[in-house]
Amino acid sequence: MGEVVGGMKFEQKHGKERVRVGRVWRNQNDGFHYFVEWHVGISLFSDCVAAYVRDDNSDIVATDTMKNTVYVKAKECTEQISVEEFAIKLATHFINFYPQVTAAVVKIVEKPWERIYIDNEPHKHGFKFGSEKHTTEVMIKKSGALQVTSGIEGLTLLKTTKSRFEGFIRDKYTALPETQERMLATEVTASWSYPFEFLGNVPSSPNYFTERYIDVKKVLVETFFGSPKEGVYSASVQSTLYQMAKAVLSRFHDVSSIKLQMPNIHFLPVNMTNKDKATMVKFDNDVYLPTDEPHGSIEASLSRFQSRM
Ligand SMILES: O=c1[nH]c(=O)c2[nH]c(=O)[nH]c2[nH]1
Repeated sequence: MGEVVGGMKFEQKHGKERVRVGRVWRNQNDGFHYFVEWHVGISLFSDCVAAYVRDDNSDIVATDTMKNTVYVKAKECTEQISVEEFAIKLATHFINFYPQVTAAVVKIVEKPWERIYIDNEPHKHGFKFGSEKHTTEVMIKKSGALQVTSGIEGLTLLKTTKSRFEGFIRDKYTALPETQERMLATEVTASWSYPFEFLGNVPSSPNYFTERYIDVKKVLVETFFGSPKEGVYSASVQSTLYQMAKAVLSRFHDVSSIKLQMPNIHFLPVNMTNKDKATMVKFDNDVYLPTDEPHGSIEASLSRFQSRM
């Protein structure tokens, strides 16, 4: 998308970040309310070179206009839609409405509002803030070419055993002992892509993306932990990450690729001696010092060779 300006390569885009919108849908039949809060980021690609080099703004869609469009489109959604469908709707609008726009990228983070239960009964209009967030990124080009990804942010997982880390390089800088017993904790960020190349290929079922999000999350979590009684051994964060990515691709044929970022959140063994070198606390896989930083950073992506269906 670069252009030659003054004999040099020039690339540009503009958009609006962190546009916040909340949307309620009220079911008239059963009285249940449905609520989402979306944080939207928009980037438009268009030939706006004149604005940069000739003070000519005539090809600019104002970022304020982009922000307003989020609220107009939210209002138009009279039926509940998934965050992915909303991103597709917005990106499609920018592509179709403005001849100048050659590509639109819409990223949305859905805040984790969950229905509240009182005495196991779902509340009709009460919500509490949960933890992990559902994300999406949609790109549409003027040609109609489409890329959709869904994702998860902030899925924090911990298991208290069945994790080891051995056989790594040992040299004069190495202090970490090999271990066959440790905690494993991480905050999973995942994003996966779908094979739909054009709008017409996107499944029309209204629950398609929401169900896929729930199912992928379930497979990631189950693969991390293993069965409730037995669990599963982890040889490293790397190994567990790969198992999780592989499980998603083998389970869901409509997922073309998945990227996982899994920081290793360290829980350090606590051993303490007093000033006379007498033991106060001897670590026996029981008392830990939780830490935020530094943390290991481990990420990988796994893709099918033929990612398009
Ligand atoms: O699972 C792990 N992977 C690493 O790469 C690593 N490095 C480290 O110090 N501890 C761990 N644990």
